[in-house]
Amino acid sequence: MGVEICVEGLTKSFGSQVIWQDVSLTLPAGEISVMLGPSGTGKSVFLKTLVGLLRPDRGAINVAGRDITRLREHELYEVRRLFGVLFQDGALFGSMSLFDNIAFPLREHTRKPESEVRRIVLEKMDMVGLIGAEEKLPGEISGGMRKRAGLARALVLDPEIILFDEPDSGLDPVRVAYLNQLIVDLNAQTGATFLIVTHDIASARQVPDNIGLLFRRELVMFGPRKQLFASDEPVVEQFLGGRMQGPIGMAEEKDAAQVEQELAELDAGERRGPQGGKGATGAMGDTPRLLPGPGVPRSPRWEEIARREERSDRVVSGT
Ligand SMILES: Nc1ncnc2c1ncn2[C@@H]1O[C@H](COP(=O)(O)OP(=O)(O)OP(=O)(O)O)[C@@H](O)[C@H]1O
Repeated sequence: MGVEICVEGLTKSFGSQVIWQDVSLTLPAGEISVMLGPSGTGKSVFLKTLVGLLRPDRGAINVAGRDITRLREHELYEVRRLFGVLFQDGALFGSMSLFDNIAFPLREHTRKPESEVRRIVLEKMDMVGLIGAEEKLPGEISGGMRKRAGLARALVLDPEIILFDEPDSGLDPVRVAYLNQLIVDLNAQTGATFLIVTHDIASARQVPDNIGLLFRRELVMFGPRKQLFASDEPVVEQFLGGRMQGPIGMAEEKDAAQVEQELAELDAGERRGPQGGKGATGAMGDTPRLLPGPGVPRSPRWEEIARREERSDRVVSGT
C-alpha cells in the first residue's frame, strides 16, 4: 500500500497573486512527510491542489502514474478515492452522529451492505480510539476527539495517501503528543503515504521521514528530516529554531537590510557561545523519532527505522 506522488514545476496563483511557483518534490510511497511554512504561504492551497480540488496554473502532479492536473472531472473523482483528507476542523456534519459521519464516504461512494459498513466503521473507530462514542454528536465531544473522528472518516475507504491539514491546531501539547503517536501507528498499520501540514516544530522533529518548507512563494527545501535540521539556510534555521531574528517577519517578509543586521548579530552571538547563537537546530535534529507503539505490527520499513534509531541512540550515549 501507499503510492508515490511526484510534483513537478507546480505553480498556483489566484488572479495576480502568486501563491507559490515552480514547486517540485517527491513524496515517497508509504513515508511520512511534513510541510512547514509561515502562515499564509499556501500550505492548505498545496494540499487542495494535490487532491485536485484546486487546479494549478502550471506543472504536473503524478499520482499512481497519472498526471492529475490533466484529468477530467469524472476521472479525478476516481483518483480522489486514493486520498483520505483530514481537514483542520475535522469537517464533520454537526447534526450527524460520529458513526454516521464516519460511515458517510462508504455510503456515498460504495454499494456495501449496511452490515459491512458497520464492520468497517467500527474497525476505524477502534483504530483511532473512539469505540463507545458512536452515537455522540460532534458538538458533544472535545476538539481532540473531533480530529480523531475526522481521521477515522479519512480512513474508511482505505486510502493510499492521507493528507492532514494542521492536525494539531487547537489541541493542547498532551493531545498533540497522543495524536502524533496515533499518526505514526496508523502509518505503520496502513503503509499509506502521509503528508502533514503543520506549524508545530516539535511534531516535525519526531514524526516524519521528510520535511519541506514553503517560504516566499518557493519550496525552500524538501528532504530527509535530519538533513533539514542540520541545514544552515537562514530561513530554515529561523523557522525550525522558532526565532524572531531572520528572514521571516510578522508580515512574513522582512526588509533585506534588517535581515542582514539580525543575521550578523546572530553570528556574533554564536561566537560568544552557544546560548542564543545559531546552531540550536542541530541539537534538535537529534530528537529521536517516534516509533509505533507496543502491539502495533511493524512493517520492514518501521523495523529498519527502529534499528537506525537504536544505533544513533548508542552513538549519542556512547555505549
Ligand atoms: N480560493 C481562494 N481564492 C483566493 N485566494 C485564496 C483562496 N484560497 C487561499 N487563498 C489565498 O492563498 C494564500 C495562502 O492560503 P493558505 O490557507 O493556503 O495558507 P497557509 O499556509 O495554509 O496558512 P495557515 O498556516 O495560516 O493556515 C492566502 O493569501 C489566501 O488568502
